[in-house]
Amino acid sequence: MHAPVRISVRHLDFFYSDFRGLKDISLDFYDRQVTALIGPSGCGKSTLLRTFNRIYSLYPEQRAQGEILLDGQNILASSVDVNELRARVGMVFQKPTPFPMSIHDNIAFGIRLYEKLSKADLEDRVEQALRKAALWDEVKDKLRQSGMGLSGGQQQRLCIARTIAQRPEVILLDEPTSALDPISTGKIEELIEQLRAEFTIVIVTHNMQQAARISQFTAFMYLGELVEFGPTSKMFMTPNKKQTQDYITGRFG
Ligand SMILES: Nc1ncnc2c1ncn2[C@@H]1O[C@H](COP(=O)(O)OP(=O)(O)OP(=O)(O)O)[C@@H](O)[C@H]1O
Repeated sequence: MHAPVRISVRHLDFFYSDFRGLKDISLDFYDRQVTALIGPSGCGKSTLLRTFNRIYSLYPEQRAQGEILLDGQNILASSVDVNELRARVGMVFQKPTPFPMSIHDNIAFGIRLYEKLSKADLEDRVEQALRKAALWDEVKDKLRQSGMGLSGGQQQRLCIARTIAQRPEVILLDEPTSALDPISTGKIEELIEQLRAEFTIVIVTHNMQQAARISQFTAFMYLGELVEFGPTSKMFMTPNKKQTQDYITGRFG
């Protein structure tokens, strides 16, 4: 039995001017599950991820066509408020991107944009977000220091805390550990496993072991197309397509 569907992608095409970066993608993402997007460089993983919060719409030559239903609502519709959408669908990038402000304000900034909380509630929300991102114990005594002074791994957990603080439904992670050492990577992987209790997670990764360790579902893409999608254990043990098998075993191109 699958969890309920949170995001349903239907016949999605994506264009960079005339170049078709995604070709007729249809795929479901399940509630409170981690789905890994894998495939060789340039296959469209990041392009697909970037459609879920419409971040591409910052670039006028980029456009998506088809449907992406989030809880049944088509988020590609022009009536959708993209700021609201980006609060519901948070994103963490490959390189940690803390704001040049204190650890505390990195979290509080986004909350203040959307909500008017009392000081006590705001402080509580900041603490909860840092706890959920497994960072609180390391920073609780230096909340007023700059977020830029943290290690790379801590900065990435700060960015995850910043995302969580907005109370999104979905968290998008674009190669979140590729700039980190193995210990920081392990911490982020543990954290992703914990966050799954509360959030639907989509992660782009080049690391096959990582996909196998942390995801429940895997989508394998190639040249802008979805080749195969299924439970991660099945995709890694007995994939249906030879292309998937070759990629997973490192024999691909
Ligand atoms: N800004 C852009 N303008 C034009 N083409 C782009 C742009 N960004 C990506 N593309 C093209 O779209 C295709 C998919 O790129 P995308 O970044 O989604 O791949 P990816 O699978 O995430 O790759 P990687 O693993 O290397 O990050 C590629 O052919 C890429 O060259």
